[in-house]
Amino acid sequence: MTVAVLGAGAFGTALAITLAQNGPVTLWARDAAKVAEIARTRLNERRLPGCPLPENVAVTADLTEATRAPVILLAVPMQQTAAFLTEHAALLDGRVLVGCSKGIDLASGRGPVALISDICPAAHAAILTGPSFAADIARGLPTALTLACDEDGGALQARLSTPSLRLYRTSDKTGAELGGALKNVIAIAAGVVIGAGLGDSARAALMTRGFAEMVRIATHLGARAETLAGLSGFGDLVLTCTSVQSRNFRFGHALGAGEDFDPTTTVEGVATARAVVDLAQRTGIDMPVATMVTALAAKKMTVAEATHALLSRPLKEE
Ligand SMILES: NC(=O)C1=CN([C@@H]2O[C@H](COP(=O)(O)OP(=O)(O)OC[C@H]3O[C@@H](n4cnc5c(N)ncnc54)[C@H](O)[C@@H]3O)[C@@H](O)[C@H]2O)C=CC1
Ligand SMILES: O=C(CO)COP(=O)(O)O
Repeated sequence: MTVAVLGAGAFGTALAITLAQNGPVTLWARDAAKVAEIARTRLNERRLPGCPLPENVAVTADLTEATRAPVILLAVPMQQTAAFLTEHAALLDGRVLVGCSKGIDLASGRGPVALISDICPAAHAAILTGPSFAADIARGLPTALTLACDEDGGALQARLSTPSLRLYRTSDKTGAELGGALKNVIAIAAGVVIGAGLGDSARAALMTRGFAEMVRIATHLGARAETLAGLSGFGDLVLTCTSVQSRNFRFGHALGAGEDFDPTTTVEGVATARAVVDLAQRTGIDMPVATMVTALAAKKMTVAEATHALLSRPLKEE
């Protein structure tokens, strides 16, 4: 069964490489020149250097050709996803569409799987998410992810699992997409803490209280608490708050250290923090860490002010 991966960034390319172990894969990118270069060199040197594409990965800029595959993975960044789905709805609606991005769309407050269902209502929407750096997946290092899909998703789970990539299945799509989105916001905060020299104890406190915040809003929005405690929530929170491989963590680290950061790097947590604060205001849910991340990223607050604001909140039960 052919799988198509739409979006040839680091993650889309890594997924194409690992999924080629199970059968043919089509990797689609919008830029024909980039497609030609990847096809010639068998490398996506800009996004995933040093990870060659197997022979059975076909690279194309032809979306009609790519979307003939029975399973389609969507790996374009979150804030581009709504426009992408809308533009190509005629090709995508009714298909098996697996969202692979992590975030909340700023304009609509929706995550990837909710956007798929809104814009392509006849699609079989799923989401693949959890702790995994693209380079680790591409190199065949052991990885476990959550596949949130319809109840009959066993065949999809099998097609998307490889000898090194183990998928656990859930029907809680809301929980899976919110866990992946929210952990990026907390990862930025963890980066700030380390970049500003506030220490490992502060990071542990922030991860734990950040996790409480994740569970609070996600369950309010219909997620199951146990999904947040799984790979797509807690698992990914641990990974991205503790590794310099994470772009969200590195972005926060630069903020905390007062250093510049390459603005072309994909940092999903920045827009998502703003989307989360909007959601928090609409639902009346308390989201202090996300609020601080939004203020820090917009340079409306210093690290010292944010730290003071968090530490001086009224004392309460855990
Ligand atoms: N890199 C990683 O380790 C992981 C990334 N993800 C998620 O995957 C998503 C994509 O991230 P990466 O691949 O890492 O980003 P990236 O920065 O490596 O690549 C993004 C790619 O998307 C393409 N793109 C942007 N807008 C597009 C559009 N409108 N149509 C088609 N293509 C478009 C860009 O040309 C670029 O190739 C993000 O939501 C990220 O959170 C999830 C797990 C791991
Ligand atoms: O989601 C990821 C790991 O699970 C990748 O994290 P970054 O987007 O922060 O690099």
